[in-house]
Amino acid sequence: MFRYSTGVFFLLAVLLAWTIVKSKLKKRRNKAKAAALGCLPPPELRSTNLIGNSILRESMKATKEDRGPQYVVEKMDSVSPDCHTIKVPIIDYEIVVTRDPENAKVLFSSPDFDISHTRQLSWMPLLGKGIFTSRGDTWKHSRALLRPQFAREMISDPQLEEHHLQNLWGKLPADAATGWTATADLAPLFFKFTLDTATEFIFGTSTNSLQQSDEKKDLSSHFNAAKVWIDKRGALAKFYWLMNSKEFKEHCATIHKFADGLVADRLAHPPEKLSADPEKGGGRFNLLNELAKETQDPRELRNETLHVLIAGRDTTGCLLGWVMYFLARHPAVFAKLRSLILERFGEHPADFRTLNSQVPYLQWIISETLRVVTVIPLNERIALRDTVLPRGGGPDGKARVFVPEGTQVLIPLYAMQHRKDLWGDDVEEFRPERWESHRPGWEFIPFGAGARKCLGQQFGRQEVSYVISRFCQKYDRIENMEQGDGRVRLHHAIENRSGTGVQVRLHEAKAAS
Ligand code: HEM
Repeated sequence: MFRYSTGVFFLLAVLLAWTIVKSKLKKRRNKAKAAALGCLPPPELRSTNLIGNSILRESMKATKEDRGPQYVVEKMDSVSPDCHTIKVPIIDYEIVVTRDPENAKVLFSSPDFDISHTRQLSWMPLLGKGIFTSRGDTWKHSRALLRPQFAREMISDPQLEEHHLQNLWGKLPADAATGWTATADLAPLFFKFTLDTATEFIFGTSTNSLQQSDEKKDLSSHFNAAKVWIDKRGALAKFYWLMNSKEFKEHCATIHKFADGLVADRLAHPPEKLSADPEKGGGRFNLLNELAKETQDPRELRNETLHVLIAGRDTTGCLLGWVMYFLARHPAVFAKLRSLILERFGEHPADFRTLNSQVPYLQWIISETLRVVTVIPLNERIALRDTVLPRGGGPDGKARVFVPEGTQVLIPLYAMQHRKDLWGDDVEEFRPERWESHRPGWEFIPFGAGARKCLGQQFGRQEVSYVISRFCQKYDRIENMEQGDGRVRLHHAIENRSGTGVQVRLHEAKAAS
């Protein structure tokens, strides 16, 4: 017994010594390579505790308190408001955080960077292999499969939007005498709305969650819960595997069952044999039909459709909620937008495809919303090989920064979009008019950039524009009904949603006031 435990102790001691030596050698090698490449290190944000995880813990606490993106700004500003790139050692690894558009350009354009394993492995149990979780040739295959579908005009379907919008409005009855709805939280309604439109667009069959009364059986509740787990896995980075509960697996299984059923049905009824009658869904575009013409692999069909569902549903629902959140707090902006919509279209639904170009003010509002709250507040990449970032090193931050292979680089979009030097002194203000003259470059990439740029950008913007224009036609006033301190709470669930929801009451335009 004594000999066995001594042996184990000896082995552990050797392992520890080897790890320390290896890490020291790696550091020395990296230092030499950095110097040879003319790089200087960026400022370092060190943990204050022995394990070296205090920054990670602080950031998780801030996320829990709905102020994760603001925490990143505070931390970088604490080094210096002019410091835009930092190194953060965490336990036994280091990450780089940069809010510098010049660095973002390289991170999203250079073949030296791609998405990290952390992202791949955090998402894998829910999504499997597909466009969002793959790199290299596997990703290229997914992108080639999906991309042509987004180039089609027919994916924008006003009839589909209108149908589900009527269901949403059915949840907001107005008082016949006053024309006011009761106070309602629009956020969950928008998430259901986008689930219903997205499932119809993707699978040809809608979940119709706006018409269901049992919240627990609702697919959206499984999505929401699964994403909370994924978010926690992502935050733990290389320790993602610690978050793998039975509950998480059950949510994933329910979602898979939903998609598998639709895929099996589609494979049993190939697209050519479907009815051409749009009433039966046969003549309408749906993604699954199109993909099933390219592949009959049920797993691939399930994965790619779920990837698009995840990528498009919550982001668009979230953006819709935030636009209404700001319109309710800025009555003059709402009044201006409403008059422009009525002037252009009267009470008729706008043409989906031209709405964006016909009412630029609506686009400014959407861009300003994306800037102020950043639907996706944080993006990331990993160095596939030893490489450099163009800026952030040295005392003035102008030197190149050496990024060793395997280093994860975080790009906090919120922090980049809240830099006074890039956006002006009124950076914290919601002011759509700034977009009249602001021509965005790499400091504004809410849909990502480079090879992996969002496939649904146009689609998402169109859907949001259409719904907001229809709200402007139906209602002449939106009142903010939120109680409390009025702080913008950025609730992180991969995307940023309002932590207090979107509490409003609406006044129907046709009613007497
Ligand atoms: C308003 C809403 C949206 C926002 C803010 C948004 C944002 C983003 C961002 C930031 C990325 C890049 C991720 C990265 O760099 O790693 C991305 C990728 C993607 N988005 Fe969106 N998105 C939105 C709507 C949509 C919609 C409506 C769809 C589809 C219906 C969609 C489909 C995708 C897909 C498939 C990718 C993966 C591209 C790839 O990795 O090659 N997105 N989106």
